[in-house]
Amino acid sequence: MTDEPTTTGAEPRRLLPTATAAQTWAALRAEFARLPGLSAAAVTLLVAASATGLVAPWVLGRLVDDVIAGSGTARIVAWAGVIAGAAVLAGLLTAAGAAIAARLGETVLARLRERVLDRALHLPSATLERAGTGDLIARAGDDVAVVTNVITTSGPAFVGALLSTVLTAVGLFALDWRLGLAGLTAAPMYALALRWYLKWSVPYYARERVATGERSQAMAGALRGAATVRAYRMEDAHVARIADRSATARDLSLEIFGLHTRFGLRINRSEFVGLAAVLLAGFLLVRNGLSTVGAATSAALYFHRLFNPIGLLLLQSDAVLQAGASLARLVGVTSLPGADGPASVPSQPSTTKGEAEPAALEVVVAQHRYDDGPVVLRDVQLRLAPGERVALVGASGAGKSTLASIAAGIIAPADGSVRLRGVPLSHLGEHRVRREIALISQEVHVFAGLLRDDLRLADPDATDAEMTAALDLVGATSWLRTLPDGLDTGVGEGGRQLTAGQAQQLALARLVLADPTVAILDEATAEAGSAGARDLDRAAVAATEGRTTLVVAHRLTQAATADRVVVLEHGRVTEEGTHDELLEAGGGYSQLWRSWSSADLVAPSKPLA
Ligand SMILES: Nc1ncnc2c1ncn2[C@@H]1O[C@H](COP(=O)(O)OP(=O)(O)OP(=O)(O)O)[C@@H](O)[C@H]1O
Repeated sequence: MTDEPTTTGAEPRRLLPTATAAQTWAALRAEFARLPGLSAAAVTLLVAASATGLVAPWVLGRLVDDVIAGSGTARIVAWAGVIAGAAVLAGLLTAAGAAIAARLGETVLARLRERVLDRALHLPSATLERAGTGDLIARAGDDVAVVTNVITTSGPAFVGALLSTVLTAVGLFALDWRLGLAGLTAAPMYALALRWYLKWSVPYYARERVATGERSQAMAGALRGAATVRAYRMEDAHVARIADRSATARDLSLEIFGLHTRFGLRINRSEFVGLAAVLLAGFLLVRNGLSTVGAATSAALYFHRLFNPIGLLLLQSDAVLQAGASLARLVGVTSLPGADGPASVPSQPSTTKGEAEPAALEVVVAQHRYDDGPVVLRDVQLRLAPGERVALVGASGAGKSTLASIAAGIIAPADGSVRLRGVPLSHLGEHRVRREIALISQEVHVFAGLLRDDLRLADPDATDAEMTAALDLVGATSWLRTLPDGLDTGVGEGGRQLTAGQAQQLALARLVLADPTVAILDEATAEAGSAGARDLDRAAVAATEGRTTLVVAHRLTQAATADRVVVLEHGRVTEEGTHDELLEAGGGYSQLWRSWSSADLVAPSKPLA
């Protein structure tokens, strides 16, 4: 092996935890303990199958001794009958054991998968926001696939091989400890062979995965853009690129094949040394009258019997190690705390000393930055009175969305706090916060399924009348009427595609059904046409009527209709007051308004910078 394996580079920072080996084992044990009958049956059958496999070599040894002692044919036939019976029994037990072990593995895996998904979907939004969804999707997808593959394909065989190896080694020592020790001389060679294999196989497999991924990507890219490829006569270049990627993947597969061959050679060498040692020890023991030819024969057969299980264990070791690593990442997710915080939720709003009425929502951010990035918010204090409508205005990148996410409890400020009627959000627990504060962010998602189900995400008990009323309130009745099956129409992927404006209305209708006390709107409806934008503004006002509302103003008309306007510049509050007060003050906001409203005569829904 001359070429050095490429390292895969620094791993991206993982914010979701990975369980330790001890935690992973504990989680696995707990899962198996929940299925005591199935676990006991699998272990019993697999142990019995391996033990029955020991009968034939032992009987063959006895048979050799009997032949030497000149026993009659009847005895030999009887031994042959025992061997045949043991072989049939071992076959039956192995088949039954493997079937039950597979069922056990599948059940444990299914439960683990459910727990990972359950935990992932209930993760506190702050954790999810910090970790990003990529890692979670990789765990719920790739890691589950790796573990599934091992559990369903090589898992039962691996466990069977492990048991066979242990029991055969015990049998070898039970036969004669000196013969057992002779067999052990192969152990260091096996260990060295394994170390050599793992050193090369892990980086090789990683490179192979990258290479096959690139090959698929090159092919998919060329096929997806087939029309463009043809239009620009780039067929040859694309075929050449695919051929190049294929050649890389093929060469790596061949090198891995060569790696296996060389590993096989090393295993064969270990087997040779071990078997030779057992035979030599047997010869010496028999010559000195310390053992019988039969016992030495059985020992040699036992050792020979180890070839297959040890080979299997060694060849599968990398897959099992990878599955172990994936399992640790899955168990890491399941050990995360749930979405609910401390149970003690103060029933009465607490008032800060000296204040007549507690703010419905109070956001104090001394400073906020994303990880090690620059400071994006500094010295921001935002108090929203009950039912008040506040608009956040500022240029792109000023920190409006960040402040909105902090106010909604989606991300925690690096240094600061958010209080709902005087109670810190951290004391309320995720469920309560989600019930009280709703955020409509810039990415409005229409879930694939019936319109009814999409609405019921906000309130599972909503009646048809309530859903229709909510859609009516946000001005969606006109398109609701055009749907062939009304609330039972399929929407989203695979169903009726909603326009950006309709998706926004759906999100607002969900907000009405969820009925939170605080609404935070960061919807960018600028892509809607001017009439559509005005409709959405009206819909947003109707949906948030009576609620304490923070609106990230993507158009200044949203600010003009708010009770108060807060202007953010480079993460700081530079102006604050009613629309009229700020116009009178003649600051940045009034300039912005003047230039915007004069341009607005031409394009009334022009988005803010
Ligand atoms: N998840 C994130 N990770 C790192 N930096 C971020 C993240 N989200 C926003 N930022 C940065 O924080 C700063 C403020 O962004 P933010 O989205 O809050 O501004 P904004 O005023 O809402 O802008 P826009 O109107 O364009 O959405 C920007 O410099 C942005 O690059």
